[in-house]
Amino acid sequence: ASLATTFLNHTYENPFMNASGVHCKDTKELNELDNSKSSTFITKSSTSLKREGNPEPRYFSVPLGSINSMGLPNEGFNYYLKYVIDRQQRMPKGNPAFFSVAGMSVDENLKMLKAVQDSDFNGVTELNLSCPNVPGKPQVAYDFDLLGEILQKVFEFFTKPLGVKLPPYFDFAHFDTAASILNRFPLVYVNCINSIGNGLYIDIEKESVVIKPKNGFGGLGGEYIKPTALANVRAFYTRLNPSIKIIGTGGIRTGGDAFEHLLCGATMLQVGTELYKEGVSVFDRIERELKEIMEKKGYTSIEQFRGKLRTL
Ligand SMILES: C=Cc1c(C(=O)O)[nH]c(=O)[nH]c1=O
Repeated sequence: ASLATTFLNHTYENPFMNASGVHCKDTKELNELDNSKSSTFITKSSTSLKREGNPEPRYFSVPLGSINSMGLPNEGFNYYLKYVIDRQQRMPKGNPAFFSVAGMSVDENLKMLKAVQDSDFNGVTELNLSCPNVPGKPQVAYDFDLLGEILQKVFEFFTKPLGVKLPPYFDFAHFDTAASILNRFPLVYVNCINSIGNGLYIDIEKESVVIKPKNGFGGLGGEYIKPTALANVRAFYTRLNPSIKIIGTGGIRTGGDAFEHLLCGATMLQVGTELYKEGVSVFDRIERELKEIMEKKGYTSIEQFRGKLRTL
């Protein structure tokens, strides 16, 4: 069985990569990803300037997943742009990398995207519209007027491949409205989903929360969020123009979880919480497990079942 995945006219050896924010903050982590069985990588969402982020503890692994309120700690836009351009020069034949931006304002996003547009970067850019952990900053993707406004302004000048990272939606009216806005723009993908915002995890022994920021409220990842992630992948797969692909993120811990995301219509698959727990060897394991499932079912390629989720 082949896991070969063609995305934006490039064929990756498999659909797997990291989720932005996990194992992608600095050169060491990015190099390790690039040398792993991950087919490519995405950088930590950047702001114009370096940010320390929220006070620690701000990420906590729990039995069924993770909770985080990192607060967008990152080395700053120029650090990541330098990394991906240096890599292009080092490895001209390397798989195209993904670059994530998460400005604190429309203007900051436009400024970073203009810099990407004017740079030699030849990979894919992800506009993160769903960071749930910057106090006082409501998520752009939950403000439909703002969502349309920012994409309108971006596509006045941005001509390189652009995807957006979306938060989970929980209502068919929201799927419909979000999709009708997104379909107006030449996006190359939507990435569903970011963490489920503002959950609360309690340590019963200590009778306490487990992360410091926001009195313990944080974005949920891992097994907790797979059903919501699958629903969002499927909802947008069935609503968006076929030219807008879906990246599936959320609750991918095994080859079976990956299979389910592909069945819902995902093209690339991102791993966050499980990558944080296991390290980059998670990609070897999940790839092997997905191949085993495909072989047991008699599939030789992903195209044979992508998007073919049955209903009753
Ligand atoms: C970019 C900020 C994000 C963060 C963060 O830096 O707090 N955590 C998430 O789960 N998702 C995000 O999009």
